[in-house]
Amino acid sequence: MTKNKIIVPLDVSNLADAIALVEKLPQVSFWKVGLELFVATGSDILKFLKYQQKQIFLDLKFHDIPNTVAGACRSASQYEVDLLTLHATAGKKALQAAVEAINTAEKPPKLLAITVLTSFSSRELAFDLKIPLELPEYALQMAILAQESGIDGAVCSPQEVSQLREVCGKDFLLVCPGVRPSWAKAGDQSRVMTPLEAIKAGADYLVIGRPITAAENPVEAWERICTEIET
Ligand SMILES: O=C(O)c1cc(=O)[nH]c(=O)n1[C@@H]1O[C@H](COP(=O)(O)O)[C@@H](O)[C@H]1O
Repeated sequence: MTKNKIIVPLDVSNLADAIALVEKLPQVSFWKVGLELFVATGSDILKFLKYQQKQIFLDLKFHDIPNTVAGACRSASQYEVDLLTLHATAGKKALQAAVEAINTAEKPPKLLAITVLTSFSSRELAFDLKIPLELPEYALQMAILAQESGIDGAVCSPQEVSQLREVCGKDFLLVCPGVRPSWAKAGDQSRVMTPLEAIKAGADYLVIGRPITAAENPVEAWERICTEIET
Protein backbone atom coordinates (compact mmCIF):
# COMPACT_ATOMS: atom_id res chain seq x y z
CA MET A 1 0.00 0.00 0.00
CA THR A 2 1.53 3.26 -1.13
CA LYS A 3 0.16 5.21 1.81
CA ASN A 4 2.33 3.12 4.16
CA LYS A 5 5.28 4.74 2.42
CA ILE A 6 4.43 8.17 3.80
CA ILE A 7 5.95 9.21 7.11
CA VAL A 8 4.46 12.33 8.69
CA PRO A 9 6.67 14.40 11.02
CA LEU A 10 5.28 15.55 14.35
CA ASP A 11 7.03 18.91 14.14
CA VAL A 12 5.20 20.48 17.10
CA SER A 13 6.48 21.72 20.44
CA ASN A 14 4.41 19.82 23.00
CA LEU A 15 2.73 16.51 23.76
CA ALA A 16 -0.86 17.82 23.56
CA ASP A 17 -0.37 19.18 20.02
CA ALA A 18 1.36 15.96 18.97
CA ILE A 19 -1.48 13.78 20.29
CA ALA A 20 -4.05 16.05 18.64
CA LEU A 21 -2.29 15.64 15.28
CA VAL A 22 -2.07 11.85 15.58
CA GLU A 23 -5.76 11.69 16.49
CA LYS A 24 -6.70 14.00 13.60
CA LEU A 25 -4.94 11.67 11.13
CA PRO A 26 -5.75 8.08 12.18
CA GLN A 27 -4.93 6.95 8.61
CA VAL A 28 -1.23 7.69 9.20
CA SER A 29 0.64 4.60 10.40
CA PHE A 30 4.21 5.97 10.45
CA TRP A 31 5.14 9.10 12.44
CA LYS A 32 8.43 10.92 12.80
CA VAL A 33 9.54 12.41 16.12
CA GLY A 34 12.25 15.00 15.64
CA LEU A 35 14.37 17.25 17.79
CA GLU A 36 11.72 19.85 18.62
CA LEU A 37 9.24 17.37 20.10
CA PHE A 38 11.73 14.94 21.65
CA VAL A 39 13.57 17.74 23.46
CA ALA A 40 10.22 18.95 24.77
CA THR A 41 8.59 15.65 25.76
CA GLY A 42 11.34 13.04 26.04
CA SER A 43 10.05 9.50 25.66
CA ASP A 44 6.40 10.34 26.51
CA ILE A 45 5.51 10.83 22.85
CA LEU A 46 7.19 7.52 21.95
CA LYS A 47 5.15 5.69 24.60
CA PHE A 48 1.96 7.25 23.21
CA LEU A 49 2.80 6.24 19.63
CA LYS A 50 3.69 2.69 20.72
CA TYR A 51 0.39 2.41 22.59
CA GLN A 52 -1.34 3.50 19.37
CA GLN A 53 0.62 0.78 17.51
CA LYS A 54 2.24 3.29 15.18
CA GLN A 55 5.61 2.89 13.52
CA ILE A 56 8.17 5.41 14.75
CA PHE A 57 11.00 7.24 13.02
CA LEU A 58 13.13 8.83 15.77
CA ASP A 59 14.97 11.59 13.94
CA LEU A 60 17.62 12.91 16.32
CA LYS A 61 20.39 13.29 13.71
CA PHE A 62 23.32 12.38 15.94
CA HIS A 63 26.61 14.03 14.98
CA ASP A 64 29.47 13.68 17.46
CA ILE A 65 32.63 11.72 18.25
CA PRO A 66 32.35 7.91 17.90
CA ASN A 67 32.03 7.19 21.63
CA THR A 68 29.25 9.75 22.08
CA VAL A 69 27.35 8.67 18.96
CA ALA A 70 27.55 5.04 20.11
CA GLY A 71 26.20 5.96 23.55
CA ALA A 72 23.36 8.01 22.07
CA CYS A 73 22.38 5.15 19.72
CA ARG A 74 22.50 2.66 22.60
CA SER A 75 20.23 4.91 24.68
CA ALA A 76 17.85 5.49 21.77
CA SER A 77 17.58 1.79 20.96
CA GLN A 78 15.89 1.13 24.33
CA TYR A 79 12.76 2.81 22.88
CA GLU A 80 12.40 0.09 20.21
CA VAL A 81 11.72 2.59 17.43
CA ASP A 82 11.79 1.54 13.78
CA LEU A 83 14.18 4.13 12.31
CA LEU A 84 16.92 6.29 13.86
CA THR A 85 19.09 8.97 12.18
CA LEU A 86 22.66 10.13 12.43
CA HIS A 87 24.79 12.27 10.12
CA ALA A 88 27.04 10.50 7.61
CA THR A 89 29.52 13.35 8.16
CA ALA A 90 30.11 12.09 11.71
CA GLY A 91 32.52 9.80 9.81
CA LYS A 92 33.24 6.12 9.33
CA LYS A 93 34.36 5.43 12.93
CA ALA A 94 31.22 6.99 14.40
CA LEU A 95 28.98 5.17 11.90
CA GLN A 96 30.62 1.84 12.69
CA ALA A 97 30.40 2.55 16.43
CA ALA A 98 26.66 3.25 16.02
CA VAL A 99 26.11 -0.07 14.24
CA GLU A 100 28.00 -1.93 16.94
CA ALA A 101 26.16 -0.11 19.73
CA ILE A 102 22.67 -1.05 18.60
CA ASN A 103 23.54 -4.69 17.91
CA THR A 104 22.99 -5.71 21.52
CA ALA A 105 19.48 -4.18 21.63
CA GLU A 106 16.50 -6.52 21.77
CA LYS A 107 14.80 -4.80 18.85
CA PRO A 108 17.42 -2.57 17.20
CA PRO A 109 16.23 0.30 14.99
CA LYS A 110 17.27 0.56 11.35
CA LEU A 111 19.97 3.24 11.16
CA LEU A 112 19.71 5.94 8.51
CA ALA A 113 22.53 8.33 7.60
CA ILE A 114 21.75 11.89 6.58
CA THR A 115 23.61 12.59 3.32
CA VAL A 116 22.99 16.29 2.51
CA LEU A 117 20.08 18.08 4.20
CA THR A 118 17.30 18.82 1.72
CA SER A 119 17.34 22.49 2.71
CA PHE A 120 20.80 22.89 1.14
CA SER A 121 21.24 24.19 -2.38
CA SER A 122 24.28 23.40 -4.54
CA ARG A 123 25.40 26.98 -4.06
CA GLU A 124 25.33 26.76 -0.25
CA LEU A 125 27.23 23.47 -0.30
CA ALA A 126 29.96 24.99 -2.47
CA PHE A 127 30.18 28.52 -1.08
CA ASP A 128 29.25 28.14 2.60
CA LEU A 129 30.47 24.62 3.38
CA LYS A 130 33.33 24.75 0.86
CA ILE A 131 32.57 21.23 -0.39
CA PRO A 132 34.33 20.91 -3.76
CA LEU A 133 32.16 18.05 -5.12
CA GLU A 134 28.90 18.61 -7.01
CA LEU A 135 25.98 18.14 -4.61
CA PRO A 136 24.61 14.87 -6.12
CA GLU A 137 28.10 13.36 -6.14
CA TYR A 138 28.69 14.40 -2.52
CA ALA A 139 25.32 12.93 -1.44
CA LEU A 140 26.24 9.69 -3.20
CA GLN A 141 29.65 9.55 -1.51
CA MET A 142 28.00 10.04 1.91
CA ALA A 143 25.57 7.19 1.16
CA ILE A 144 28.44 4.91 0.08
CA LEU A 145 30.37 5.79 3.26
CA ALA A 146 27.29 4.90 5.32
CA GLN A 147 26.69 1.64 3.46
CA GLU A 148 30.32 0.59 3.77
CA SER A 149 30.10 1.28 7.52
CA GLY A 150 27.16 -1.10 7.94
CA ILE A 151 24.36 1.51 8.12
CA ASP A 152 20.95 0.29 6.84
CA GLY A 153 20.02 3.25 4.67
CA ALA A 154 20.18 6.96 3.95
CA VAL A 155 18.10 10.11 3.99
CA CYS A 156 18.43 12.05 0.76
CA SER A 157 16.48 14.42 -1.43
CA PRO A 158 14.27 12.86 -4.12
CA GLN A 159 16.54 14.57 -6.65
CA GLU A 160 19.38 12.19 -5.71
CA VAL A 161 17.41 9.06 -4.93
CA SER A 162 17.58 7.31 -8.31
CA GLN A 163 21.37 7.56 -8.38
CA LEU A 164 21.68 6.30 -4.80
CA ARG A 165 19.31 3.42 -5.58
CA GLU A 166 21.34 2.44 -8.62
CA VAL A 167 24.65 2.43 -6.75
CA CYS A 168 23.58 1.19 -3.30
CA GLY A 169 21.14 -1.48 -4.48
CA LYS A 170 17.58 -2.43 -3.64
CA ASP A 171 18.17 -3.45 0.00
CA PHE A 172 19.56 -0.07 1.08
CA LEU A 173 16.69 1.91 2.64
CA LEU A 174 16.18 5.31 1.03
CA VAL A 175 14.03 7.85 2.83
CA CYS A 176 13.22 11.18 1.17
CA PRO A 177 12.10 14.42 2.79
CA GLY A 178 11.97 17.47 0.51
CA VAL A 179 8.74 16.21 -1.00
CA ARG A 180 6.22 18.74 -2.25
CA PRO A 181 3.00 18.20 -4.18
CA SER A 182 2.65 20.72 -7.03
CA TRP A 183 0.04 22.62 -4.98
CA ALA A 184 2.21 23.07 -1.84
CA LYS A 185 4.82 25.69 -0.94
CA ALA A 186 8.48 24.62 -0.84
CA GLY A 187 9.21 26.72 2.27
CA ASP A 188 12.79 26.13 3.46
CA GLN A 189 13.23 23.00 1.29
CA SER A 190 15.60 23.51 -1.66
CA ARG A 191 15.76 20.19 -3.49
CA VAL A 192 12.17 19.05 -3.94
CA MET A 193 10.11 16.74 -6.12
CA THR A 194 6.46 15.66 -6.04
CA PRO A 195 5.43 12.54 -4.08
CA LEU A 196 4.78 10.53 -7.26
CA GLU A 197 8.12 11.55 -8.80
CA ALA A 198 9.95 10.61 -5.58
CA ILE A 199 8.33 7.16 -5.43
CA LYS A 200 9.02 6.56 -9.13
CA ALA A 201 12.66 7.59 -8.60
CA GLY A 202 13.08 4.80 -6.06
CA ALA A 203 12.33 6.14 -2.55
CA ASP A 204 11.23 3.53 0.02
CA TYR A 205 9.62 6.16 2.23
CA LEU A 206 8.64 9.82 1.83
CA VAL A 207 8.66 12.26 4.74
CA ILE A 208 5.90 14.81 4.11
CA GLY A 209 5.18 17.40 6.77
CA ARG A 210 3.78 20.86 6.21
CA PRO A 211 1.88 20.10 2.99
CA ILE A 212 -0.27 17.88 5.27
CA THR A 213 0.13 19.20 8.81
CA ALA A 214 -0.12 22.91 7.96
CA ALA A 215 -2.95 22.43 5.44
CA GLU A 216 -6.32 23.94 6.22
CA ASN A 217 -7.70 20.41 6.12
CA PRO A 218 -4.91 17.88 6.89
CA VAL A 219 -7.12 14.84 6.20
CA GLU A 220 -8.02 16.16 2.76
CA ALA A 221 -4.35 16.97 2.01
CA TRP A 222 -3.29 13.45 3.08
CA GLU A 223 -5.96 11.85 0.88
CA ARG A 224 -5.07 14.06 -2.06
CA ILE A 225 -1.42 12.98 -1.81
CA CYS A 226 -2.36 9.28 -1.50
CA THR A 227 -4.57 9.57 -4.59
CA GLU A 228 -1.82 11.33 -6.54
CA ILE A 229 0.65 8.54 -5.71
CA GLU A 230 -1.79 5.72 -6.44
CA THR A 231 -2.89 7.03 -9.81
O1 LIG B 1 15.93 13.61 8.64
C1 LIG B 1 14.95 14.17 8.19
O2 LIG B 1 13.84 13.69 8.36
C2 LIG B 1 15.15 15.34 7.32
C3 LIG B 1 16.33 15.38 6.58
C4 LIG B 1 16.49 16.33 5.57
O3 LIG B 1 17.49 16.35 4.85
N1 LIG B 1 15.48 17.24 5.37
C5 LIG B 1 14.34 17.25 6.13
O4 LIG B 1 13.48 18.09 5.86
N2 LIG B 1 14.18 16.33 7.15
C6 LIG B 1 12.98 16.37 8.00
O5 LIG B 1 11.83 16.10 7.22
C7 LIG B 1 10.74 16.92 7.63
C8 LIG B 1 10.26 17.71 6.45
O6 LIG B 1 9.13 18.45 6.78
P1 LIG B 1 8.37 19.35 5.73
O7 LIG B 1 9.39 20.26 5.09
O8 LIG B 1 7.37 20.09 6.56
O9 LIG B 1 7.75 18.41 4.72
C9 LIG B 1 11.22 17.77 8.80
O10 LIG B 1 10.81 17.14 9.99
C10 LIG B 1 12.75 17.72 8.71
O11 LIG B 1 13.36 17.72 9.96
